[in-house]
Amino acid sequence: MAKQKLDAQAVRDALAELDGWELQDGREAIGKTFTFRNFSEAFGFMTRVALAAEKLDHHPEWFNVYKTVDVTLSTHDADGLTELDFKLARKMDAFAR
Ligand SMILES: C[C@H](O)[C@H](O)[C@H]1CNC2=NC(N)=NC(=O)C2=N1
Repeated sequence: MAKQKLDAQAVRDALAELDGWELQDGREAIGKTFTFRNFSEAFGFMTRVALAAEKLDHHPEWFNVYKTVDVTLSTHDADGLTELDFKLARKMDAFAR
């Protein structure tokens, strides 16, 4: 049931396990800004995430300027947050280490 919308308590529990991710204003989505040493590291991160996102068939909304990557995760098909968003968030945190 990866694409089942999580209720508010489940979202709070999942968020508590993560570092630096926050609920977005006015939208059921989580976001985080990743900052790297330079563009090459930022883009390397995005490349790894892109391959993982394809495998999961779950894709980030993101915005890159030089060495920062602003990420928003939400499940459009469920109009909210699902396990897939938290799975991708954990992968992103692992790739950014
Ligand atoms: C057809 C395809 O499986 C869907 O459109 C997938 C693709 N990637 C997706 N990514 C995200 N973030 N949410 C979705 O609902 C979603 N749906």
